[in-house]
Amino acid sequence: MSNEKKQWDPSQLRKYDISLEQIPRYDYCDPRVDEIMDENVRQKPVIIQNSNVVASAKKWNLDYLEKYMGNGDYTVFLSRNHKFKYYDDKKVAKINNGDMGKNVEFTQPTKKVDMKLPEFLKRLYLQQGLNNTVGPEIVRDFLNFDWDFCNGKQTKHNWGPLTYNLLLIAMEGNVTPCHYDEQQNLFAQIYGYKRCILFPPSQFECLYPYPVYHPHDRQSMVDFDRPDYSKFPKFKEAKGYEAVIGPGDVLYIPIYWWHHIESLMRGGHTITVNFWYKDGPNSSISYPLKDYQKVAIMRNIEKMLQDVLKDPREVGPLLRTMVLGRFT
Ligand SMILES: O=C(O)C(=O)C[C@H](CCCc1ccccc1)C(=O)O
Ligand SMILES: [Zn+2]
Repeated sequence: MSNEKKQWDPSQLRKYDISLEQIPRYDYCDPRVDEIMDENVRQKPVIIQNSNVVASAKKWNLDYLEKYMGNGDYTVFLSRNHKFKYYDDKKVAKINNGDMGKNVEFTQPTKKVDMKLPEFLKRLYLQQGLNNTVGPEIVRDFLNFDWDFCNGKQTKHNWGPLTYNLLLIAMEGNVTPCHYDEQQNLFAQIYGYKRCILFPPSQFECLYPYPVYHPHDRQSMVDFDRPDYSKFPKFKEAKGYEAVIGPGDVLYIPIYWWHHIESLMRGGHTITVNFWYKDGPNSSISYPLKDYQKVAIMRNIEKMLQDVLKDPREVGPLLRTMVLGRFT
């Protein structure tokens, strides 16, 4: 790292009050990559270096994409600030047609619009599934990704099917706030630098996810820029992992791991393609259960209670009645 020209400067990272340690980096052919990814052993994040996963996209930059992305419409998110908090449209609809009672409302933090790429110059974040709306050159580059490598990981770690490749084009400084996904993720950085902060599923109680019925399901309620320690006292105990990834790096984000992603300030646009895989069939339940399986169990309990109680304000009190003083 010493002789390489530093591609970024710590002043480009946002300042958070969180204890963080570095995510390890290994060459793609280093056996430690699979040891770390192995779900029976550790299933921890790791940065896979010098693979050819997206080598065919090395030439991608905004001009190239603008030239070859065709003039299709792309899904772009607009935000009033640097944060792009994801929300589930279907859950917004349920609230708006009163499924959660009439006292629950939701204001969308970002606006989702379809627009042509050339309009994409303001405070925007393009997040588009790679499909046939893109031009033939982009399709060719996509087909030339190193699929053997990805399929190899899918097989070796018995993941389920590939569900999605999201093309992410972010403006400098954009932040995707901390959330988890229910998919395995090979996060391939193509252009520019992104800082990633990850937490294991065991830190559920430090990160205070929204209720499952909420449009921000799976997102942390803690605002990392201004944490409210009176509402979220355990956030002080959160211990994370971080890394800055650049072109050619592939970050493995294990299923259910929390992640906060930011495009470096004053670093220009960033381009990423992710590879989301469903989790594999649980060959057999083995004890003790993994932390992420406990998160899945909590999600199912919340869903059942929500379905049967209807009013989300009754879920908390019923759980408190059931637990407080009884399961000490
Ligand atoms: O690849 C991942 O999982 C990320 O979180 C990458 C993230 C954008 C993802 C937006 C999003 C979040 C939740 C649901 C659907 C879409 C970024 O790179 O800014
Ligand atoms: Zn995610």
